[in-house]
Amino acid sequence: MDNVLKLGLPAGSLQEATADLFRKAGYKITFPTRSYYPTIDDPELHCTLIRAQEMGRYVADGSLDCGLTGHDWIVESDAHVVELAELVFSKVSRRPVRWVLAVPNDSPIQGPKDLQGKRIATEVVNITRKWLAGHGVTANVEFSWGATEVKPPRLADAIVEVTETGSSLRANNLRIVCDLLTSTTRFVAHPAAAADPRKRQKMDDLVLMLKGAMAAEGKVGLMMNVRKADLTRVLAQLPALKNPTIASLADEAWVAVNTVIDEDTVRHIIPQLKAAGASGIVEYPLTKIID
Ligand SMILES: Nc1ncnc2c1ncn2[C@@H]1O[C@H](COP(=O)(O)OP(=O)(O)OP(=O)(O)O)[C@@H](O)[C@H]1O
Ligand SMILES: O=P(O)(O)OC[C@H]1O[C@H](OP(=O)(O)OP(=O)(O)O)[C@H](O)[C@@H]1O
Ligand SMILES: [Mg+2]
Repeated sequence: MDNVLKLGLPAGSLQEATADLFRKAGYKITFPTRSYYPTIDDPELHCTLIRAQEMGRYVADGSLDCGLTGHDWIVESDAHVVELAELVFSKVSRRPVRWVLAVPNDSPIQGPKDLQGKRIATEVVNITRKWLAGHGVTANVEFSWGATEVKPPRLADAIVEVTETGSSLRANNLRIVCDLLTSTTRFVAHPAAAADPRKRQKMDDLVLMLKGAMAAEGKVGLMMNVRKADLTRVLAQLPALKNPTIASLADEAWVAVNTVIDEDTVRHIIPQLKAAGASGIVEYPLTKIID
């Protein structure tokens, strides 16, 4: 058991996106029905599903060596963990989530100062209280178990709630007054585990593969053959900042060009490359990009 890394995976909103990312990173991960111990095809990893809210606590006390959770819950629980990586993914997108103060569309509340003496419902009581104190405002912050958007105006004057696409706020006729915190997913470790060379190596390798899989999303590889005489014209079609690999071919008049580009630019760039003299153009999918 000594060479096994205890890894916490977030149950709830981040679960599917996390599993998807691990699969892209090359792990076979499955979630047996009703079990909180996902199986993974790496004997050096032991996975446990833990609520994102509690991940920081169990990583901080060493029950888990490491885990993935939102920055928001690390802040809210004031967990003493070592952050090894930021992984920018949420439930449905590759964007951060925002914790916002929201009120009914017709509410007179326009800013923090208007919250004096008001009732605010939220799952992140500590973050909200600290933010109010920073604005010198005293309000009644009430813990909410979820479905928080239903509370204004009858059960609360305002809420502090997480939003990704904005559809939950819109569906409940709420408008954003201001932002309190932006949050992304983090890979966090117990301080002693992060300082243990063998565990640290395992975690660093895991992070490398997760990041490599994310970096490859939306990218494709392009290779082509180009007559040396056409090389400048062809390279001018490729996006700046990209450094294509140029390799010599048996026929000295020609070179092979290999590069990585955004998938959504391919349909514009390939015709331009062809017009500039490239031939034998091959587009291929990428699964990892490691810098
Ligand atoms: N669209 C999203 N909605 C809510 N949380 C999200 C979303 N995208 C990412 N997250 C992150 O997921 C974590 C919250 O997940 P968690 O499972 O603990 O709560 P939950 O999904 O609200 O659970 P429940 O379904 O029981 O309400 C937070 O770190 C949050 O930032
Ligand atoms: O901006 P959106 O894309 O709509 O996402 C944000 C919503 O998703 C989460 O709800 P969840 O499913 O966790 O329900 P809950 O409110 O009961 O926690 C969160 O609490 C918001 O309600
Ligand atoms: Mg929720």
